[in-house]
Amino acid sequence: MGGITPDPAPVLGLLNAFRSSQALFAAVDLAIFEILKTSNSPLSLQLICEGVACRRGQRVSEDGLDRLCRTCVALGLLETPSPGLYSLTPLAENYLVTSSSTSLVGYCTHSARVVWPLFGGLSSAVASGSQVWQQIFGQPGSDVFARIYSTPADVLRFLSGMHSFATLSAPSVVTAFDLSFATSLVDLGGATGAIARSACESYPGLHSAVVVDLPHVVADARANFAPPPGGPCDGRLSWLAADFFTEQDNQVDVVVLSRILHDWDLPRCQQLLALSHRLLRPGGALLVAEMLLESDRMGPLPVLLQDLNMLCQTHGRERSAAEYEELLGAAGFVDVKARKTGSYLDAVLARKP
Ligand SMILES: C[S@@+](CC[C@H](N)C(=O)[O-])C[C@H]1O[C@@H](n2cnc3c(N)ncnc32)[C@H](O)[C@@H]1O
Repeated sequence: MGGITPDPAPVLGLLNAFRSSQALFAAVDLAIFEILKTSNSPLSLQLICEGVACRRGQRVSEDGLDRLCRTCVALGLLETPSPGLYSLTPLAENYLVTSSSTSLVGYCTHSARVVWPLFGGLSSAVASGSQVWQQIFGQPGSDVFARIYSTPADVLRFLSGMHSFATLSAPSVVTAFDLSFATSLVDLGGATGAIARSACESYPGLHSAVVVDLPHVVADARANFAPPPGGPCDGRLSWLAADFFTEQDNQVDVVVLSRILHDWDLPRCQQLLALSHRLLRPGGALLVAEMLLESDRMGPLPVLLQDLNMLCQTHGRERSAAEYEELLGAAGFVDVKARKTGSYLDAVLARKP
């Protein structure tokens, strides 16, 4: 632009990128998308304003909402079917309302309340090589999940976030490799059961898929995320409240670790892999679902950004296929294969000899 070389646009774009995220978070927080969804027809600014005021129990500025709604149009989240009226774009209809099966509202809310503040401490996290919960939220302690699950509302918000993201990737993850040999599966730290559910839907021969998670998570998952009765998962999908760092008794064909290894430091990962190995019958398989770094670890950008997210929040990290191969090989697994799924989570499969 203006003959300046190199063009500063990429730097200015990066500098402003957070403004777009915050516009999205504010529109979700003010329930603008929910209000338009409920009305089922385009609404004037004044009616949106009344809807927001009603939900918040206090007046809101029409000028402020006008600015935000016009910005949402420019971001492709709202459209104006006729002058002065707003409606949802297909993007918002699919991903930004809670009633959609592919809703990302929980992930938006978790990002706004937790990830965004933690990223504010990124330079400290980089300098210390460690998470910044205490610095940002004043929460001491070493277990990331004790911090994430501070209140019942926090549990539900985090689970909604995990569920929306896992649901988008689950069909690609469970079909990245042929698991039709399996009749039993355990998903360690499986939260809402998105992956286990997808496995039941993809493999009719899978008789039992057990989701292991912390007691309060299991209670919430059963209450809010269990598939409706009468569906293909009926009698096959269940939850077990347990600490996944303790020994599980029975032997299964497949153990799933989806977005678990990236949360923990190396000794904890080794412990989880040893437990998974013992949980598998000989010939069984471990399915790891994570974002994979390229072999030179220079990309892709979303995985590098997720790695920084792990740095700010956890004691874990993102890895390349070769790094998983080494980690799983050291835990006694063989035939380690990694697949880019083209979705938001990739898959690594390894066999217990
Ligand atoms: C990043 S989430 C991943 C959830 C799910 N696997 C997915 O991919 O959507 C990590 C999960 O590990 C669970 N978790 C953490 N510590 C645990 C423990 N000690 N025992 C069992 N589950 C645990 C959390 O409650 C959470 O559901």
